[in-house]
Amino acid sequence: MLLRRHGSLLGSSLNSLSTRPILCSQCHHHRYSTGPPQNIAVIGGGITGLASAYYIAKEQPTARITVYEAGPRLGGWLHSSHVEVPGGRVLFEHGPRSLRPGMGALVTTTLIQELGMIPDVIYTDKTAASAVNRFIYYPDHLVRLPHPTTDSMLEIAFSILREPLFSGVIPGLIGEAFRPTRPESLDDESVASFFARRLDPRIPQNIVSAVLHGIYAGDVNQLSIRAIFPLLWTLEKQGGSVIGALATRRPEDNITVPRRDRELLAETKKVLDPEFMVALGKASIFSFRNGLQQLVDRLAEIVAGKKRVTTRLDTPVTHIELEEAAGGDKKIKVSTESESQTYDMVVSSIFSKKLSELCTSDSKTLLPELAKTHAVTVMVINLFYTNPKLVPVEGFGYLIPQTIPFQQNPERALGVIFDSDSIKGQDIATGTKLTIILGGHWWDGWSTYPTEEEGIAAARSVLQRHLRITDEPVAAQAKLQKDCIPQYTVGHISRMKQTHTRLMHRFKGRLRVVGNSYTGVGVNDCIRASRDIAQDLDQYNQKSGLEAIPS
Ligand SMILES: C=Cc1c2[nH]c(c1C)Cc1[nH]c(c(CCC(=O)O)c1C)Cc1[nH]c(c(C)c1CCC(=O)O)Cc1[nH]c(c(C)c1C=C)C2
Repeated sequence: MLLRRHGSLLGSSLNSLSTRPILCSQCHHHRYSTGPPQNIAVIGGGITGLASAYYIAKEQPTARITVYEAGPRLGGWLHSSHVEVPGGRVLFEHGPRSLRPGMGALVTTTLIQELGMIPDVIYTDKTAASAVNRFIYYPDHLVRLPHPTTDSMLEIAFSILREPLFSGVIPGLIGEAFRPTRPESLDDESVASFFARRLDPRIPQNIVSAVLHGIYAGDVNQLSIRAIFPLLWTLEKQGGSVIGALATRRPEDNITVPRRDRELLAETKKVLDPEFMVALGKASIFSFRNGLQQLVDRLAEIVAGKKRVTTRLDTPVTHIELEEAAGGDKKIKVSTESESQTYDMVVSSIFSKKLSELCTSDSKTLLPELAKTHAVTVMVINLFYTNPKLVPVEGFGYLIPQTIPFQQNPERALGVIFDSDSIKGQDIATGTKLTIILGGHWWDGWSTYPTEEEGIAAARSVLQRHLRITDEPVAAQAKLQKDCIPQYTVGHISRMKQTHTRLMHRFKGRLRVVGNSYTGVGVNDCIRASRDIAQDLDQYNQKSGLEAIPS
């Protein structure tokens, strides 16, 4: 998980118990002073919206839930399709393609078990070539990143000394403990600025920018250190330097695993199937036989099977507003093009900027900080070749740093994934499957993007320049994913804190936010946030979905 959230599961359930129960005069049942919401709208039918509906239905079995999806299909960015090729068929992923096990996936793996999907999970072993061979293209060739468990110290040192990609790493690390401490007034800064200040300016522009391309498709000069590497930010504050803080920490501090995660780990261990846990422990990544879309398809099936849940496709929400009825009762009105409905609570899982456009009064947004969120657009190009030995190296794929000059990367590729090496067991055909991802922050401010044909041609030209691949693919697809990855740019944390306050004041806790715009862009982050949002639904004056943003 990228953005650590505080507070504990135990803590939140104790909080809900501390709300004093009152006796309902009609039914003589105890209920909380405001009562849990019974009529709930979930905006967005992607993984976050579906998982939120699932967890809310579990927590509040008597509540009626309506899921609004603007488009014709459920699943959002999780989108897999089968393509016929000579000798069989292959699976193309048009968005995220695998999940990482471990602490960040505790809720996801429990969900997979609850959905009865363990038999469909496919694993890539930690010792597989794709797990140990990760590459960065710099300056004109693939550089393998040292792997701490398979490479000797000598091999690591040799690679760091030989490859220009690692320029600045050794002097940077030696000097880190002696760099000036952070000025008190500095509230946040870019990832590039932090690494340049603490280590060496070449490190963020080369290695770190490549890594951030693989996660955010974003610009190292704009992404926030506080939001993306909160641990480094905190360690620097605690110890004056990151290395100083690491050197002086006590084992009992357990700084890398927050208490909340330790509690979740203990809970998960109690419920997770032991064989599944062992398989996950050996895996570097996992997916499903029919791709990640299988997860949303199953969730949608389970949610659709619940009598109290309604899913409305092709129904974009046009406006959301708080209604204060006489007697202080609060409802929240959700309007579409054809009608309005009132709810006790709305959970929004859509892109935060879009939400800010829906929450207006007198044509002005009530959530101005969310209006500032930017998201990047990428094009995902899937290619399949009949030649199984097409790529000169075996591995996960490679990432391209920001420093690669335009002549070396005029297509603005961010990276290439060697799918047939990384995940096995999804295709019934022999050959090589590759994914090329273009755009991201390089396309910021563009109003038009390449067509699918242009995208495929650009991807092939990247492969020809970088890997000398000239074969003709037997299957090729390109999908433009518009505004798919929200960017946690400098100031993200403080914008989220202000938004929390606004949700409390303007929406009295009746509008909650969840999804990749807020507390982590990964699928695992979104599933965990969906589970969290379903807890303490009756705590109207405390919860927004953002209360756990780190301070
Ligand atoms: C469509 C392109 C995407 C790029 N990043 C993401 C998407 C959907 C989101 C993303 N990718 C990764 C993470 C980290 C956390 C996680 O859930 O695993 C996130 C939020 C890591 C990652 N990046 C790539 C893969 C195959 C993975 C997952 C597994 C792993 O770490 O091994 C490849 C990749 N993604 C993007 C690019 C440019 C790229 C290139 C090699 C952008």
